[in-house]
Amino acid sequence: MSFASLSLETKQRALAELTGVKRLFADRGWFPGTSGNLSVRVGDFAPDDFHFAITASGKDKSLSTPEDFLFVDREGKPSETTGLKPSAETLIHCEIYRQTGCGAIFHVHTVFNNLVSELFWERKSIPVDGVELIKAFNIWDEEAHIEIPIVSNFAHIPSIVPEVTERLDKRIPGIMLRKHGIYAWGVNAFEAKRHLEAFEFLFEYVYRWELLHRR
Ligand SMILES: CSC[C@@H](O)[C@@H](O)C(=O)COP(=O)(O)O
Ligand SMILES: [Zn+2]
Repeated sequence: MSFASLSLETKQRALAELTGVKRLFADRGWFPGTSGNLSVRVGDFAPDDFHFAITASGKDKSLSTPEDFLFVDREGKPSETTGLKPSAETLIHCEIYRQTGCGAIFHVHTVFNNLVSELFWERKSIPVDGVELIKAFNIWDEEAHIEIPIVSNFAHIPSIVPEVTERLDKRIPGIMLRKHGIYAWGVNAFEAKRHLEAFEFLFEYVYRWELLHRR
């Protein structure tokens, strides 16, 4: 599937979805200090050939400009000539698409996701027990127990990728970078948003639960 063979409508739909999600998350304060990045895949998925729209690096994500997004290929290289730089964390998106075949990936830094990533760093995963919102991940077991994987946060992004490969759990649509933030994904933007919102609810719940019960 070449990028040129994708219809203009397909590309514009992806950009419109990203624009809407970016505005909504910005209004929630989910992009402090230019942090965070968002992507939506375009066209069919093949593990060795796909393209996605992603936020340009270092932008103020509370603003809307014609230079907010660009398209990249499965290696994170721009799909067409552009002066824009893709997110510094594009390789993590590439790996998640490759591993899961998902349709959208959203990454945010919040105080609660940073706190729980450090609280449970030695365990290498964040445990959540029997909270109703686990169902947002399509896990319907009574009193379900889940563990959200945490991986190292290296300044050199390619060094993070092998840990993502190793720790990604197909049942859990998210992975945490230590003292950095959560990556959440879904089959499309609607599902990725639902998953991200559920993760953030659960992180706040876990943090407050620990605060009440730890001595
Ligand atoms: C400015 S702090 C955040 C960055 O270091 C990074 O973690 C991030 O999420 C945003 O990077 P970006 O290159 O804009 O996608
Ligand atoms: Zn980040």
